[in-house]
Amino acid sequence: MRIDVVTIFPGYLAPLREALLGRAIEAGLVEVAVHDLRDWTHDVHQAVDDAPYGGGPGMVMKPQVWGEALDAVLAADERPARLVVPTPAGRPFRQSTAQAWAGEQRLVFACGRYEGIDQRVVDEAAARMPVDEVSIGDYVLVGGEVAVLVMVEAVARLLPGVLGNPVSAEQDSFSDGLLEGPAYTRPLTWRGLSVPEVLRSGHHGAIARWRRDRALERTADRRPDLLAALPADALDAADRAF
Ligand SMILES: Nc1cc(-c2ccc3cc[nH]c3c2)n[nH]1
Repeated sequence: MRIDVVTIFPGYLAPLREALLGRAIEAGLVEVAVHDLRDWTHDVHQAVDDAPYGGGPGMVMKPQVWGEALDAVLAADERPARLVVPTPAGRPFRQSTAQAWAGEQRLVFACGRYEGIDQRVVDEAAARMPVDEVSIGDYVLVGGEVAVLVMVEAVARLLPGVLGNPVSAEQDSFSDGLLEGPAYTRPLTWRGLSVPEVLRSGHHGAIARWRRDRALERTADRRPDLLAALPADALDAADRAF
């Protein structure tokens, strides 16, 4: 997969080169290119924004600059791409979104700032490629860069070879519709708190049952909406007894 990010703050995307994802890039498991939107300005001030039609606070990002930038970035590789535009007004980005995007050959992320990007940029792009306007949560950031860091990490970890232990991608929170339960490691007792007995019993069936019960308990407590959204056959009799 190739990932391109267009932003006026390229430095914000530096964390993509760190740790697990950085190693995946070095290993060639994923390609990441970050582009400075101002490279496609032609005026001395490198203007990327202008006042909004209809008035109102703040500024809107200019369509001409974005159009030239996306044309150039898309032309740099022949692989078909999906354009992703983070926005508080977007459809929710979920684990299922990350799983769907993990199958793409190419993702191009457009990071807005100010009050966002002129809508015609999205509308014009949507005539020639798939475009997703997505939100990573119901809170307002100052720009799209942090949202892109979140989404790139969520997608890249699903790519073959990126995670040392690929099974964990399937046992993620949300992959079975439930939150993950609590996890423990050594020491057996820490500050007077001990690890639940069942986890040291060696009885794999009892351990699996305990973990499922803790996941159900946590999901019911913290995210009853996820429980309500589970398909009818997702809970077996033992789950229901819990
Ligand atoms: N989920 C979420 C996305 C954003 C976001 C995304 C892009 C821009 C551009 C200017 N402000 C922005 C905020 N906030 N919260």
